[in-house]
This record gives sequence, structure tokens and C-alpha cells, in this order.
Amino acid sequence: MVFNKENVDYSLYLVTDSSMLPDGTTLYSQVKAGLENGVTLVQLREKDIETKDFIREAVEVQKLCQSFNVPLIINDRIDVALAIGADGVHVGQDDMPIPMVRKLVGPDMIIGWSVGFRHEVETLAEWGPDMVDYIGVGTIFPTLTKKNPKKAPMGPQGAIEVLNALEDNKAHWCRTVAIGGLHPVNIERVLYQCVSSNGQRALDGISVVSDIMAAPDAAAATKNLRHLLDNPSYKFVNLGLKSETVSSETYREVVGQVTRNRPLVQHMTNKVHQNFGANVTLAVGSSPIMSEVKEEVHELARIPHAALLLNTGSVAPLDVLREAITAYNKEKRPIVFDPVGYSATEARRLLNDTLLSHGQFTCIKGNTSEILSLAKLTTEKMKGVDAFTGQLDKVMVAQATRVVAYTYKTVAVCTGEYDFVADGTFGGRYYLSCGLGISAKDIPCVAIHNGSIPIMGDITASGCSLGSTIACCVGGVAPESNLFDAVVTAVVLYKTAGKLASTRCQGNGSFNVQLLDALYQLFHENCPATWSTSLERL
Ligand SMILES: Cc1nc(C(=O)O)sc1CCOP(=O)(O)O
Ligand SMILES: C=C1C=NC(C(F)(F)F)=NC1=N
Repeated sequence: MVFNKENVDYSLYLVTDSSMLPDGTTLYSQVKAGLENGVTLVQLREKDIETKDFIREAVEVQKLCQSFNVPLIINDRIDVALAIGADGVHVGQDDMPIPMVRKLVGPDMIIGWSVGFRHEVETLAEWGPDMVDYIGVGTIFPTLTKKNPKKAPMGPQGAIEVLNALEDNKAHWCRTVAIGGLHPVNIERVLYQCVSSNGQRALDGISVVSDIMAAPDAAAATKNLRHLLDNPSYKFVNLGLKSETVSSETYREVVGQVTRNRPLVQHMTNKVHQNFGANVTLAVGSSPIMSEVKEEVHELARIPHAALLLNTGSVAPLDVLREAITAYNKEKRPIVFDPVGYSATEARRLLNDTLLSHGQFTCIKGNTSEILSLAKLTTEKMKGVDAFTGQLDKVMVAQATRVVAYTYKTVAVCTGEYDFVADGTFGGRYYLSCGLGISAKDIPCVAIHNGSIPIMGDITASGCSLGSTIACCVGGVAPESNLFDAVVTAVVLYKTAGKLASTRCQGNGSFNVQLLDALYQLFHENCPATWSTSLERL
């Protein structure tokens, strides 16, 4: 019996592996537990097994799947799939070429293909809708399950690239499942982040091997995965409802909450910023801790109103930075990410990309060149547009800020004479298969301006310390507050203080001191109605 291909549910795709079964379980018992608790598609995958044994196992698993009305896919062995009348086959890039597979299995069988790169999608699109029915997109995260892995982990951003390739090549028939190192700790983030740039396509499902096959309690493991898939909202922090307008009333409320809650702001940052960042944090009614001790990040993240500022000018080892991201994501506490010098060197780009794929950030803040690089909008692409006044650059930079916010599903801040703040969080909502239907150009973005403050660029750590201020605000607001409002408040507060300090200082040295004083005064007076900074919705 071959399944009607049009209504396959790809949402929870179990790929078997009989080499990792816990004592007291069998391949059959693990698959059964999966099917009883929400697995929607099964792939029998045996790498070194005698054909006779494989056939026997396949017939047994096929009967089980049929009793749950779930299709059975056979990995790689076309002959076995044909012999037992399986519902489909899955082949890798180095297995039998797809057109030959289709010729052998006929039009009704499901064909799945392992895909990791844009050129493989282009090939698939050329073959047209009668060949590949779905693709396994991976390897998302490192995994020990696949022996001799040929692909480096691509992270959620790699999966987005594949989704974009499907859209660019109009392969609308093709379904997608992510695979590789997928577990409850990262599945919501993958489903939340992996949306094509045009907002039209998301993953159709996730595929797991060890999370179920190696689980002593496969039923519980499956129930947990099913829960994540059926409750499409990723609460990486308390994402409040969107407020319509950001006003001085909003600022007053945020400052009031920071004052009341005095958040702990953990800094992992560069040496130059440490001292000034700690003083800015104190001036903004918060409590700094400059700790890069891996063993204490979980304890710190559990402190009420904790927030992390991760500034990759920091020299903390990569595993410490990753552990911090894991800890704050786990506790659903905000992380402000400042990818210093993102595109300056390949080493920095790699470090920042690694951190960006390791967790979910609440706010990504950068200067214009960092944001343009993160948005993959090189100045060449920008030059393609006629050179109007600076006004045009403002539009382009605002768009780049929206692209970063959308790509990383975060609040993005781009600093400069105009500070841009864009909100790509979507309240943490995600959907399977279809995206949210909107693209980067549709997301909210504001421009914050207070005249030019040239001296701001002449002191060290002025940009980094905006990061500290943002962390104070997103850390200090009450749960269910709107993070975009908290970030905008921080930027408006900081820009107002910068302007004030620039009118009072005699040079760099006194500007530093005046900036601290201005932040302290503005924060403690908390009269935003008097703040001079303008905010414009774009
Ligand atoms: C079978 C397979 N294919 C992959 C690919 O990237 O194509 S990764 C993988 C193994 C995934 O196992 P786990 O869920 O235990 O990480
Ligand atoms: C190598 C593989 C890659 N992806 C998939 C799946 F996710 F199921 F599509 N299965 C495999 N065996």
C-alpha cells in the first residue's frame, strides 16, 4: 500500500538506528513508543545489515507503521523498498541518482533526498516536481549518530539558506525536514529561526534519531518533541505583547522598572570596555558583574532579572561564551550580543557566526559596518542604488537593520548618527511549513536622532556601553514586557545623555565623565518628557 504523497505529515520524522538502543528496548519497541506518542513518519535506516535480516526487520516495522497509518520510508536500499512495497525511499547525495530512483520506484512512491547546499536545491528544481518529494536539510548541529559525516554543521542559518534556495528556484512542491543534533534544547529555536527571507516557507518538520532511539523512555521523549511542535511559540525570553506606540511614557515605565528591579548585568566583554561598562551599568541603576567563569554562569543566569552582555571583543574562550548563551537561554533571560568587528577578519566572522548559531539573542547591536555585514549587504550591493543624499543611506541602513532583526529573529540595533532599532522577534511565534507571511521590509523599525554627536566616536567603549545600557533595560523590565520598547528606551536614554555630555564637556576626558553624569542624572530624574531625542517610525 503506497501512501498518497500529498498528505504526508512531515512534522515528527523518526529515523531508526539499532546501534544505540538502551538495554531492555528493541528497535521495534522504540518505534512503537514513537508511533504511539506522535511520530508521523518513519525511516528504517540500517547501515551494515544482511539483506535477509533487513527484509525481515522492514516487514515487521512496516506492519507496525501501517497499524498507525504512518508511512514507512526505507533508507538507501531501493531493492528492499520495492520488495516490501514500502511507501518511499530516502537517498543521500552519494547514493543512486534521483532520476534512476524515480524510474525504478515509479511515480507514487515518496522520494527523499539529503540536501545541505544551494547547488543541490538548484539540481532538484531542474528535475521538477516528479522527482524529489522532500529533503532532509542538515546537518544542523554536530551529532555523533552519523558516522563519517561529510558535511560540517550548518546551523539554523544554513537551513535558512536552503529554504531560500527552494524559494528562489520555485521548488514549491518540495517539503523539508531539518536533521542533525536536534533535541528539545534547540528544536524550538530551529523552528522559530528557520524561515525563508520572503516569509513564505518554514520547515515542514524535524527529524530525529538519537533523541528517540537512544531514549530509555522513548514515549516520554516523543511526547516532549510532539509538545514543542504543537505549541508554536518559542519563549526564549518573556516576550511581551507589542505596544503600539513608543513614547516618553514608555521610557518612564522602563526606567521605573529598572530602578525597582536593579538587574544583574553580566558582562563578557573586551578589556577596554570593562571598567566604563561597569560604571555605566551602575549609573543606570543596575548591578554589573564582569565574570567569565564558566562554572558560575548557570547560577548567575538564575538570579532574578539577570541579563548577559556578550561583546565578542572579549577574550573569554569559546566554550565559556557558548556555556553562557546556553545558560541564559535555558533560564529565558535576555542576552545582548555585540559582534565587535564582525567582518573585520575571517576569524571574527567565524567566531561570531558560531555564537549566532549556538543560541538565541534578545538584541544584536552593531555599528553600520557590522550590521551591513550581518545583513550580507556589502557596500557593492548598496552602490547599486543611485547615490541620493544621505537620506537614501538612512533608508538602506534601516533596511539592513530590519534584515538582521528578521534573520536572527531578534531586536536589532544599528548605531550611528541615526540609531535604528528593528523588531524581528514576532513575539516568539512560529509555524510549520508556512512562514509568517511577512518579510524583513515589513517589520517595525524606528530611527532615533539627536543631531550629530561627533565626540561620541572619540571615546573608547561608547558603543560597547550602549550595549551595557540595553542589557540594563531588557534585564530590568518585568516579565511579559515588550523587549523592543526596552531596547528603544535604552537607545533614547543613551543618545540623550550623549548629547547632554557633548554640550558640557571640554574634550574626550571630560566627555567620559560627563556621559556618566548625564546617564546617572537622566536615569534618576526619570523625566523622559524633557529628553531631546527624536524618534521616527520608518
Ligand atoms: C541520519 C542523519 N543524516 C544527517 C544529515 O545531516 O544528512 S545527520 C543524521 C543523524 C542525526 O542523528 P541525531 O538526531 O541523533 O543527531
Ligand atoms: C541522511 C539523511 C538525511 N536526512 C534524512 C531525513 F531527515 F529523514 F530526511 N534522512 C537521512 N537518512
